Amino acid sequence: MQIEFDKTILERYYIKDEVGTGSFGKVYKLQHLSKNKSFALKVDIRQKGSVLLEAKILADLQGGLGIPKLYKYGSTDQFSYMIVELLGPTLNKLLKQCKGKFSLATVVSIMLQLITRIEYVHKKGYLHRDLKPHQVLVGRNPKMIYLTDFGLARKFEVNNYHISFQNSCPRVGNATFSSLNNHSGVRQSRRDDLESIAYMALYFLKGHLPWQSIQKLSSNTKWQNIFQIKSHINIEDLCVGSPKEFSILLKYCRNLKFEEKPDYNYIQSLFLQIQQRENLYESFYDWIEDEKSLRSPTTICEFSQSLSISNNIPRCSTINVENIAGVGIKDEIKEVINEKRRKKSRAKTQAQSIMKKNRMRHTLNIEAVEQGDNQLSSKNWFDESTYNSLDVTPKNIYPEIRNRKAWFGAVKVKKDEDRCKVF
Ligand SMILES: Nc1ncnc2c1ncn2[C@@H]1O[C@H](COP(=O)(O)OP(=O)(O)OP(=O)(O)O)[C@@H](O)[C@H]1O
Repeated sequence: MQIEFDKTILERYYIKDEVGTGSFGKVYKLQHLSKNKSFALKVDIRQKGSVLLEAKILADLQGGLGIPKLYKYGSTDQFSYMIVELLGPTLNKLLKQCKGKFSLATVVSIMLQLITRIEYVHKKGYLHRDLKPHQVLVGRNPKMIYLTDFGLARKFEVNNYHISFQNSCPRVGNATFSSLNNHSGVRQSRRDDLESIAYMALYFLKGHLPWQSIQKLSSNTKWQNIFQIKSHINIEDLCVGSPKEFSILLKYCRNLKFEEKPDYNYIQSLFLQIQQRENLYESFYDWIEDEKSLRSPTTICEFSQSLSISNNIPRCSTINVENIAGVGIKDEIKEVINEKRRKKSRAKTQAQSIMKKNRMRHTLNIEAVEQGDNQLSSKNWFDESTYNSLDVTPKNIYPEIRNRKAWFGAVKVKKDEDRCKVF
């Protein structure tokens, strides 16, 4: 594909690199001539390509968190284009970088953001209709998840009226992450975006979906074969090896009615439950954390200093961890780091998820906070007198919260008559 770029677009910019390829064009990195600023230029080889419609939808969605900024769009004699915020790699690329799977902590962190993104898009009256890992990119901040490619997005609500139910519709989007309804020709609604997200969660965790081995067939056969497997596989079998919330989510999405508004808070709470139960980091991304723990301190000495375990490891300044073959020290150190992190974050995660929960109008249930503490099992409220009467105080359970003041500070406890509320 040869594109002659018009001066009206490139007046003040020059094209640096190609950053992606789509069905009808390419995405380039665009550099401003004088300012030190980069953008992404998405070009559609058709003069009135879908990129124009996409730009209009993106214009409607501007201002949302994790929605790329739109700078300019238009068409020339040859092609149509839009200039948007330059983002980082897609989750698909990051998945490959992370050896084909994400940790549970990462999947949960991604999902919590992704659900917020799709809730925003739905609030604006749009369905995405083509969700897949290629459409989810990280930003310059690699912890920020962006939703992109609104080329197939459509309104589901016009003048406050929901679009009508229809079947025998053409299939839209991609087969792998498509909902069962889309496979069988039922018009898409909000539930279908969420079903795609549920498949994405499973894909990120397992690295593979059972119907992904049949990619090489022609488009029509591929859709049909994927549908065969997707519709026949038992949800429990599909989700085997993942926390029960994954199957709960998929069942929930498949049971939503055509016009029904999904309960986004409920879906978020499923992932928060996993985070809390498994003591996961609240915001953990394999592509950042793994990289850091393996890359930054390169010598044993640096590792030992950073971990205060210098007594166990001979002092030296030149041995590269990579070079100590067969000792397994890198793994050992990595495990120590992870253990240290796990301990450190446990109290914080607990406190933060309580605050989050409360934002969702839940109250603090002491059993949730002090799991395993028999003395508290009969109490529903955590108050100051409870704290004082404890032999086993939160500080014993969570040594990181060193004293009573810090505990109350961490969970922001406030008196409410004879009880305390956490908020
Ligand atoms: N804003 C951006 N910044 C950086 N890279 C981007 C950006 N937008 C898209 N890309 C890259 O370009 C690729 C193609 O973009 P996009 O998915 O929007 O095109 P498309 O033509 O709609 O693709 P398809 O039809 O295959 O879904 C993406 O997978 C991504 O790698």
